[in-house]
Amino acid sequence: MAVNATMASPVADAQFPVQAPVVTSIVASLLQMNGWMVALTVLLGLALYDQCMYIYRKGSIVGPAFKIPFMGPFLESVNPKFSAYHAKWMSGPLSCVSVFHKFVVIASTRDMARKILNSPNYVKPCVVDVAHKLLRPTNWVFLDGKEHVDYRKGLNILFTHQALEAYLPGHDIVYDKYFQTFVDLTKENGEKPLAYMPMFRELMCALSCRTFVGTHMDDATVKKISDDFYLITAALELVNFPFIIPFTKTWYGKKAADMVLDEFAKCAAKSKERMAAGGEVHCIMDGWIKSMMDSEAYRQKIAAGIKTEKPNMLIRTFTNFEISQTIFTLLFASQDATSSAVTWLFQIMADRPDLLDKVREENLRVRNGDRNAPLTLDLIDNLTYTRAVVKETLRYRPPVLMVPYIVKKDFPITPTYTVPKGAMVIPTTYPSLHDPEAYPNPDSFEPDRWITGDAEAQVKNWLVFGTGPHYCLGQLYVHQVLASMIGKASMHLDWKHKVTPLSEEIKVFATIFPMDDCLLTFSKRP
Ligand code: HEM
Repeated sequence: MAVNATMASPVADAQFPVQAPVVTSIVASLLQMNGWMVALTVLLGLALYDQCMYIYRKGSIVGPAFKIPFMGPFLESVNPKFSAYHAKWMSGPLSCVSVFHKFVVIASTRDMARKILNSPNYVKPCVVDVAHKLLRPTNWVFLDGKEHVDYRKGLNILFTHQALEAYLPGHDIVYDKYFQTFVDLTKENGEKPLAYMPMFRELMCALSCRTFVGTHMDDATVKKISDDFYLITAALELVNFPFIIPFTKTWYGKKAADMVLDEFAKCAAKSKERMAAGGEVHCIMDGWIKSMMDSEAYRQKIAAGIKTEKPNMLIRTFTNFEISQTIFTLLFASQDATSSAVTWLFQIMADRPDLLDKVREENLRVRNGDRNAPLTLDLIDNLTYTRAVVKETLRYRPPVLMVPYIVKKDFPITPTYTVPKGAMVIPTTYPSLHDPEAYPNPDSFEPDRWITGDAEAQVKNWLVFGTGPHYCLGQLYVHQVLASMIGKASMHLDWKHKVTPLSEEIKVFATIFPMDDCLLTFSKRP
């Protein structure tokens, strides 16, 4: 009655029977409202619904008591701060936020992270929201279950230890070119330090393009992709505005992605021609297309009743655009993460000349005193100390802090909490890689922990490359590239780091970089 008394109008009372007084009064009030009042009421209703849903989904886990209506902490996610992430991880094993339409659960302990990554029945990768738009929804990385496993088998053979050897001569050429550029840049800048993070990004893009598409792409296109890739990275916020608005970061990112897809499709056409003519495999695209052609030849022979040896892997034939999409995922997955790792690696080596001396000594020894010896698989395999430096860099500054997944069906992650279907769930890597029980003095850079310590035995904590069915396809390649690059640099270059108060601070730009973008000078070693 009290509600009636305040809400109902005399007109309404006259028009509706007394048996439904509440409904009567609401409808009556709406009838009396003008357009603005109706809009405001609907908005308030939606805000209330949004707030109630947040509180309901949050349940027993840590998170703000209320969310900022609708957008939640969207502005924070546009400019993410490592310290804010860190505080969130420390707030509890499971914590949450809600941004726009998305409810996000962050899992910060090793065991929670592993549980998510190993629960393909409940979750599948979603990369970040905008990835569907950039990579296209039909992209293989969004496949799930058996379909994903089958697709991935066809790619695994391109990343075996042996397969990777074919790409090494191309790497030598890229290193030579960029090391010379680094020295020239320092000279042109009057021997004053320059921010090398952008240069390392360009180097890694060039290296990836050579590995993935070899000489099917010219240098100018590689440079264009490397420049424009920045726009793709800038679009990769954890949660985006639900649609692409012209002239925003996501819009520029999508345009850049379309350009890259177009270029890779042209490479696929060239690679198909070369492989059909019996050419040698020089890059991952060649290897994959050869595998398609071998599979097709086998099928045709079998259909014709001719006995023949079955290839290692039988795959279907993909269109140029499908090939382009897949090669783009490789670049997408590698570009930011490898650029991050290389930036920290060069910075740390400059800051720790004692460790760089050991890397130099080992590289010269393994090359039998000839610093110009070409890169081989054997040579890289024998770089025990250099490889420990690489592992420690990846542990100390893991490029990928978080791996977003989407919940396919209600996921009872603990006995007391179920992550609701449709939520984003994010396992983190940093806390387990800085867990003092697994890695004593976790904030100290100690490569020896991989040689004389027991870091190698802490397999459960080693989440740098994820785990489970979607673990990183490129991890072997990453170790090979980082060890060979720093080893070769140690043979031919001297470099100095201008340490600033921001050098050890972490900037989050899809992956992580030193906040001052790594100020270096390079010179040739005599
Ligand atoms: C330092 C460099 C890198 C780091 C730290 C890194 C890390 C990761 C992580 C954390 C994941 C998610 C794994 C999971 O969901 O369990 C991943 C997936 C992936 N990575 Fe990497 N990655 C690096 C470089 C590369 C490179 C160079 C390539 C390709 C050549 C690559 C290709 C992929 C692919 C294709 C996936 C998705 C695999 C799938 O869904 O089956 N990554 N990576």
